[in-house]
Amino acid sequence: MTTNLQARPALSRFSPGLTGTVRVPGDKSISHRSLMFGSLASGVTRITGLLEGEDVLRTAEAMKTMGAAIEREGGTWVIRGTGNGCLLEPKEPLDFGNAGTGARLTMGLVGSYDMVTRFVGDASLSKRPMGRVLDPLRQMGVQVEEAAPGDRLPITLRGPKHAAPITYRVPMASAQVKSAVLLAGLNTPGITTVIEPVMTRDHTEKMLAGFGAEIEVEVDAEGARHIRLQGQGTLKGQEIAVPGDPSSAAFPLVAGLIAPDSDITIENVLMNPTRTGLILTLQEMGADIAIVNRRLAGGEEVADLRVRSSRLKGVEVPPERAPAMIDEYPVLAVAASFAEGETRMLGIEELRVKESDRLSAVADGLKANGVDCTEGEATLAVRGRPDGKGLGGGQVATHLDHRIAMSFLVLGLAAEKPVTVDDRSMIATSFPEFIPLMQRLGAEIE
Ligand SMILES: O=C(O)C1=C[C@@H](OP(=O)(O)O)[C@@H](O)[C@H](O)C1
Ligand SMILES: C=C(OP(=O)(O)O)C(=O)O
Repeated sequence: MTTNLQARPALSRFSPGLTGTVRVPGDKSISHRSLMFGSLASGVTRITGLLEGEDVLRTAEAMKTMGAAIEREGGTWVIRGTGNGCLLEPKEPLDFGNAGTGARLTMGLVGSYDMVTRFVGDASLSKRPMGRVLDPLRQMGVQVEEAAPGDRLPITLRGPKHAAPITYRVPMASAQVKSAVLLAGLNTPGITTVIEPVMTRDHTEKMLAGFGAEIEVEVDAEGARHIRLQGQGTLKGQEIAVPGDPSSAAFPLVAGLIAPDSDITIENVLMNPTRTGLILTLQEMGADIAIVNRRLAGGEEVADLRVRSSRLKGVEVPPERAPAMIDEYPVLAVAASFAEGETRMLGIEELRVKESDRLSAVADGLKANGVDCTEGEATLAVRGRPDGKGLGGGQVATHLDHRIAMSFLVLGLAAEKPVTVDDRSMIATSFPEFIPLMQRLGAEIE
């Protein structure tokens, strides 16, 4: 399957008057989980709206290697699951490419099985810390047979001699860590408990309940969530309609706000409150975003977003909002580049361990394009230019990071001078149709 993603630059230019109605691809977090849970479950799972990006396709390949039958029939992905507790030992390493979510959740998923599994990934994924997942897995008895220094890929796991459920307090705000522990709990006898002091995206909890797992969530007096999962239960195949990804919608959304005279609509966007921090922040900045046609689809709220060019003003984004918009800070920084005054983003240290060190990648890209900004250890301050005068003209290093590539192509749509990114290829990991979709709205990207 593995597509060779050849590095290729791209350039965007000032593009006033973006118009039209678009749909972004399915949510990446829900897509990964749909494939994983469908592959574990007994019976058939049918998925529509699955994100067919590289990251998610890697998860499909991994699940196939471990025994699930996964086929695309028309627009529907059909999975015949392995049945409960019946994953097969993969004969070859699982290659997760650029995908942190795929790699970390699958480490949890396979960790408690009596088999050996090797994980590999691309140069970006191989730099990312995996100890945050290996630490709780070790506590559950999982044997780490191979890991590069600092608990990095390649990593080989062997199932526990004695599997033991744990109670684990997640030390950083991370849905991936929470999910990895819960997924390891699926095949562990007894009750696995994850304590989450700060709420992160709750797709694992919601979807596991939908697949029939015994899972409950209780919030304590301090506001921490205690998630308890009964191990070795049964999951049953489901019908899933994946809503549009708010993290992908973020790019046309910000483009519609900063490119003058624009009026666009983005349909069917997931509105789960653990994912809508960017919309809230942009509204505080004065963005004209009408959230219309709110409805329920497959247990999640979705809506259409009508977006019109807006005069933005700088705001302070509080640290507690970070989990609800963690992947959206790069494109928020782009919006802030066209806002009056200063936007201060606080408590964003997790950005340093994404596909790239996003804090420094964003700051470097902004500076290369004439934007005045200050990078702190866990903060970013951006001082905008509402008329876009003097902005652009730079070349941006994307460091194998799809969100850096898309964010800076959006910057070029409102800047005075064109913006070049050194590599568009990674956009295929999460939003393969990004460039044609933006072109349909009137964006000049080549
Ligand atoms: O659980 C998930 O699907 C994700 C969790 C987040 O990562 P962290 O858990 O590392 O914050 C996010 O950045 C990633 O794109 C998807
Ligand atoms: C951080 C991201 O993904 P992952 O951790 O799955 O690589 C992202 O998509 O922005």
